[in-house]
Amino acid sequence: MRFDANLKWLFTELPFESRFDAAAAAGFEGVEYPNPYDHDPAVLAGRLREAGLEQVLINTPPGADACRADGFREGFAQAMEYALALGSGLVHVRAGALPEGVSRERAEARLVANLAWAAGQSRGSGVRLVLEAQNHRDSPGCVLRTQAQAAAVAEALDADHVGVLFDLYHAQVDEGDLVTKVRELLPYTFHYQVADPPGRHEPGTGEIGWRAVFGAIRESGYRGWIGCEYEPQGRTIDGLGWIEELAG
Ligand SMILES: O=C(O)C(=O)[C@H](O)CO
Ligand SMILES: [Mg+2]
Repeated sequence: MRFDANLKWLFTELPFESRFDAAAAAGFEGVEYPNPYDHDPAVLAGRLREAGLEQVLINTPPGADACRADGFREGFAQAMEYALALGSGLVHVRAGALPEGVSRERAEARLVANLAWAAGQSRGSGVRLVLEAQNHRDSPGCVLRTQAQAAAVAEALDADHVGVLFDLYHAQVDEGDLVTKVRELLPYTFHYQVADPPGRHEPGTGEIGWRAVFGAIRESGYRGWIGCEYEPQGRTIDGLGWIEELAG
């Protein structure tokens, strides 16, 4: 299994631009971070190249949520520019939270319409789009609430480059039954993220049965990346033993 380092969450002992070398030195071959937009893409591409890292995932910019009527298209265009400049194979298209005064049905319809447009814009680019359901506690009002809903939206778009970012932390907080969901969602899953509830720290620090979950992922034949999106309990490097212990 291939784990990548989320540089928003890992190696925060260091300034952002130094986290690339730290991730590579710790043995990671890929990185993800949600928000590259405060940085020059050429500088980030240089950091990736020098550290020998692959850019795995970025998000659409904050505020450019797919459930909103305004701002989505400009934000998505910027995300595509960065994805192509960084060689990011995945863009997480943020669904966003239900806007005030807008019904759930209306927000879901906008989400699908915006995604259909984004799927058309990115078709043939080599960049794949992913949708992430987030739990009610960390992301109140998130329009995508369950893994099944995210998969149903991806399926309705009928575009083979749109799939699901299955965040096992969010899924455990609101849903559980992870092994079954790993098996059921396999055709839609383009990316995983890991953290252990309730603390959102390293796998093995909380309530998830990681040996069973990683076993199911391995047996499924999944070949993509698994993003480490957790808050280390101590120094990042001191907390990486779980990879060998639980997933090795
Ligand atoms: O909150 C999460 O789990 C995410 O993956 C978001 O994309 C973070 O930006
Ligand atoms: Mg996540």
